Amino acid sequence: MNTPPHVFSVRDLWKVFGPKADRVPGDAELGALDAAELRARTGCTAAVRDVSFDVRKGEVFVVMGLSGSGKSTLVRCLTRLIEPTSGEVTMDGEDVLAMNAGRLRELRRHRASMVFQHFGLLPHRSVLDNVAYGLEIQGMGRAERRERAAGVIAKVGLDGLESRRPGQLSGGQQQRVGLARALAVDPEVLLFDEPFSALDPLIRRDMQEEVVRLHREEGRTMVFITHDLNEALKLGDRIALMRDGRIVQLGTPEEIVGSPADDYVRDFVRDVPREQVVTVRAAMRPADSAESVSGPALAPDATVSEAIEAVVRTGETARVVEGGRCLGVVDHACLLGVVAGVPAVKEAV
Ligand SMILES: Nc1ncnc2c1ncn2[C@@H]1O[C@H](COP(=O)(O)OP(=O)(O)OP(=O)(O)O)[C@@H](O)[C@H]1O
Repeated sequence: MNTPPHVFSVRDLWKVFGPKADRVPGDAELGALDAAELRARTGCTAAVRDVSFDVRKGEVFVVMGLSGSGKSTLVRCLTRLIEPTSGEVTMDGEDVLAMNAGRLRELRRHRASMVFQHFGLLPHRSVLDNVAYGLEIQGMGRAERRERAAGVIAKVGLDGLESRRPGQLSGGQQQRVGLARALAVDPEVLLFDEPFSALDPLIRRDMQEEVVRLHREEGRTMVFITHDLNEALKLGDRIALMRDGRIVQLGTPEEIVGSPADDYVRDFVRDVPREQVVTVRAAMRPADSAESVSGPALAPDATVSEAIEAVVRTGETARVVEGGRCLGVVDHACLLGVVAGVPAVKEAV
């Protein structure tokens, strides 16, 4: 499979806050200190430390970590809402750090829109005018921008509320307006900074489903910050897990949960039901000749949880089938192995 092209590429990125911040990235000794030692020695905070990654076209790239781990700083460096201390950031191959003010403005207005936790809505404007605001800044005429805004409002399920003010909306509705406003400019990338963390759990789930639906329909690249592991697992094609400014693991939800890179990540994901994340491709063992022709068929990206249901329902070993070919099988032992966190036995029996 070809890897899609990269929208953002980030290399050796540092953001250090504090006096004489730019001496920290080049200094191996200072760079190796932990956060408290660095602060004690230099008065500086290294919010992002030597981070490299790519965001692929069309993916939902989640940046996850506890409060203070550097998520917001990292994502703001992508469009230079925060100026990096050192490193490289490119968007579609173009050097973001070399952009002049005009080009940067264009990047933020047209190419990468941000959805914020506190919505950032204009209180005295109607929903329609809030959504049209980004288009107004771009210089689009009134009739055209209102028409475009109305279309996006319908897309996020706010029909009928066009003339309300933000104060007359619930938190979830306000966040839909924030989302619609970001979408209205038809950006290549949507950047979400913990957009749902102020919402109550049920509305939050609705909004997560909204994001999944929009992504499925439009395939737009999304970078999504969250400190919530379940949200990350639900939304992310890939997750970058941050700790103290570094990315400690970058991988699919399945890789993060199924093969944690270190004890920190293992501890982080300890309570995740593995069967809901690990796929049968990872859990299967080779089939013997009889097994490869009978039993329920599952796609390789079916979850172990789905496989358990199929095996229990039919009482048979399930086949993992792709393009008409049997790749392997999952039986009780493989499936229980995932649930118990014990490596599956791969040999055919
Ligand atoms: N302007 C600033 N000046 C000094 N330190 C800062 C500044 N902004 C952020 N920091 C520090 O950088 C570190 C990373 O902050 P950041 O806001 O990126 O973390 P975060 O993971 O997004 O946290 P949260 O989930 O709480 O928003 C923290 O230690 C924070 O205190």
